[in-house]
Amino acid sequence: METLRVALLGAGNVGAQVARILLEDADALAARVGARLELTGIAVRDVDAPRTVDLPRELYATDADAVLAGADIVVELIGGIEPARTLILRALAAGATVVTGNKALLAEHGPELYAAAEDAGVQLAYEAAVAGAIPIIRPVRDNLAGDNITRVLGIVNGTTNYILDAMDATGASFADALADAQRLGYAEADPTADVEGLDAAAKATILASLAFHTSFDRAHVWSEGITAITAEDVAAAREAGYVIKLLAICEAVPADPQAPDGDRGVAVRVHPTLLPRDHALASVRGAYNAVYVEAEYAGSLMFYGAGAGGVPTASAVLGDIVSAARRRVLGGPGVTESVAASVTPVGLEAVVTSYAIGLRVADAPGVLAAIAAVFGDHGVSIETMRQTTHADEGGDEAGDAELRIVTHRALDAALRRTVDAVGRLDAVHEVTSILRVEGA
Ligand SMILES: NC(=O)c1ccc[n+]([C@@H]2O[C@H](COP(=O)([O-])OP(=O)(O)OC[C@H]3O[C@@H](n4cnc5c(N)ncnc54)[C@H](O)[C@@H]3O)[C@@H](O)[C@H]2O)c1
Ligand SMILES: N[C@@H](CCO)C(=O)O
Ligand code: NA
Repeated sequence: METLRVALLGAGNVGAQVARILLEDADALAARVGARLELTGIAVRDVDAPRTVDLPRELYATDADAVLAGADIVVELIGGIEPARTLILRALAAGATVVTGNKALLAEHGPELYAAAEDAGVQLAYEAAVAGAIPIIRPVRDNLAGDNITRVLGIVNGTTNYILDAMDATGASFADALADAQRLGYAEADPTADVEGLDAAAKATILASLAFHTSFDRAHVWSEGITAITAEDVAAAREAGYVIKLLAICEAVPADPQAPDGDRGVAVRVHPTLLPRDHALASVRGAYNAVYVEAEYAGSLMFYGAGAGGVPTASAVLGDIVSAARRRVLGGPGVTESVAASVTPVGLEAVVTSYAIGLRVADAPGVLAAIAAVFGDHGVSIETMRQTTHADEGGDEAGDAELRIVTHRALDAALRRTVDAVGRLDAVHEVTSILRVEGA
């Protein structure tokens, strides 16, 4: 039987599990591939560092270039931009198939890497980069290649879903739920990329590119994290029949909002979103991920499962390794990225959505009428308005009322102008929250 040489870069959470499974399941994998997968080396920063997975010490080496030399398949699991980018380019140029889970790198340098793979006539596979173990890259790129995707809605970050779910289930504050997520090992010591929406934005960039056959750039993606979400926002959403989720949304919209029947563009955004509690994505609890895809012929599809974790993510990496290995056995470079459509990236202002707005206002005659008039002047229609008064409590100014307004759908730009104008009214003391609503 032929042998294919597999080089691994990085032995962290995911890399160590990939190595373990390559060794433990070697016979079964060989039977599936039609060739043996020989793990030839693992590039690490420190050969003697303490490790949670016991692997043969002679596999470790600190010279990544030496590890990838002569490999048929190079698996990059060190993360970050450099040296990952340079090592992948080197591996591709040398004719190796590359498997990676590095969404940050693909969101920033995807086109350069895809072009390098195409030039070398080899495959670059990255199922683990979006929603961990959940098969989503290949379904969108291959299974749905004959359909027309119109919208993708995803919960693609486990840490933030865990935090928002805990806030919804227990009434916890953001800070307490984050501390809990860190204690349980979901959130990193530095949780910035997760809670600021940057990790989800990188995944949204990748999903939009595949779904719309266009080369999207991270700079095209509007992103907003969950750090400003309060226990009051969550409670008000719950009372109104919604749950707050951090969603990555990629959708076809008119390229010019003034010409609704003209050319189509695509808007890509990540922000906390109010979802009706009976929406399929509302039931995604804890650190789980799910991606909801709407396509012209397939209808609505949902992909659900573990979006993070060393062992589940290793499943996606191994799937890519086996598929790439089979292709090397059978010959041919495999699938390349399709950018045939080249639709126009459109900014958030052109998206049609609705807002849930929290206001702290003076509880006095004529205030509601004045606020409603501002909405009317901007052509934005109010769907519901709830008022709570809690004079003299919780440090609020005596006589203040809390208003929660949900609008009908309108252009994001018009909604933003409306909120700005409402915020300038004397009777409005504070805009306490602005959240978008989808899926109603
Ligand atoms: N952990 C997950 O749940 C998950 C899920 C999906 C995708 N990913 C992606 O997979 C990749 C790896 O994630 P992880 O969680 O295993 O990270 P990790 O931090 O646990 O592991 C990375 C390892 O690479 C090592 N490393 C860094 N630079 C190196 C270098 N120059 N040479 C050799 N080793 C080096 C680090 O010491 C560390 O052990 C990242 O791109 C991540 O975004 C992770
Ligand atoms: N930090 C990511 C890991 C998977 O990319 C998450 O919380 O989902
Ligand atoms: Na995946």
